Amino acid sequence: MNVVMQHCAGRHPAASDQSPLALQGVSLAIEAGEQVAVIGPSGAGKTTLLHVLACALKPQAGTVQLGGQNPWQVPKAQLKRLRQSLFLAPQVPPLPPRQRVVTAVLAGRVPQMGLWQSLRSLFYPSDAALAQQALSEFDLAEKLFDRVDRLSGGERQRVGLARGLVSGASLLLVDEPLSALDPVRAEQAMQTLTGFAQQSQATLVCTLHQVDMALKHFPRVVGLRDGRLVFDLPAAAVTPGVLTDLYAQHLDELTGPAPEFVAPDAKPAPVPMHCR
Ligand SMILES: Nc1ncnc2c1ncn2[C@@H]1O[C@H](COP(=O)(O)OP(=O)(O)OP(=O)(O)O)[C@@H](O)[C@H]1O
Repeated sequence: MNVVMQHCAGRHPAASDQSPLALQGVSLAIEAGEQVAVIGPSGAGKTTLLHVLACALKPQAGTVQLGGQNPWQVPKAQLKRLRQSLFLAPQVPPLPPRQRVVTAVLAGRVPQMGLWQSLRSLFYPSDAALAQQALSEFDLAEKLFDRVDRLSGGERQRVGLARGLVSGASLLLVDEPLSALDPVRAEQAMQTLTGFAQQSQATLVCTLHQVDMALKHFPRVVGLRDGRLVFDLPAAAVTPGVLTDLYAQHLDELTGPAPEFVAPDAKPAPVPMHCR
């Protein structure tokens, strides 16, 4: 699915109407099947950008087109169909505590199911083999029937990513997928996500704090700061000077360790979610 944003402005999904805009005049065109990393300092607007692309947040100004359709101008039924072809993996996946991993992974397919089938799948997971296959890509196959509240933060994050592999989506939007992963798991997760997107010809947009991973795994890198697009370059053209400009006043983020993972029990403010 291709993506066109034109002069988009928007607030963070949890922000009040009086808050400053988190995105300001962002224009971006992404071809179907492209893989793009979005980098930038904390608060740059990366998450807000993904929510606009996920049709979870209506832009305050400007337009967004997904697969040639403006999600905010089509009839509700068409918007629902459009959302069925999107997958948003938040940094902290919304996993109900007592749920089994198998059910949590297969929830990635729920938007494609009818009401009865999706309710039934909560109690009788219908395709455990598919979930196991997706989990095995993240070294988690043995956790298939564990409860999600007995997993570590990094394991929960990988369960959230495994959902994307069963989603059948043609636009994968992934928010800081490596924030709770050790370097080996992070490398594995990046290879799996980019390999899967390529194989399924899905478009992949991924926000990252790990600049080295963005440059290594993505052919195209977009830099955001203070809600504005600072650059949109092939990875090979992202020089140390370009990065220093992007992270001006935030150089610790470029040189220091990745920001700390926010534990799910820290209970961030609820954000309305319209997709997985
Ligand atoms: N929960 C919130 N309530 C109100 N405003 C918020 C909230 N979270 C973020 N914002 C505002 O939205 C702006 C953009 O935040 P966003 O999360 O999109 O940036 P980000 O680049 O993803 O940051 P990070 O890398 O720290 O996750 C922030 O600068 C902040 O002003």
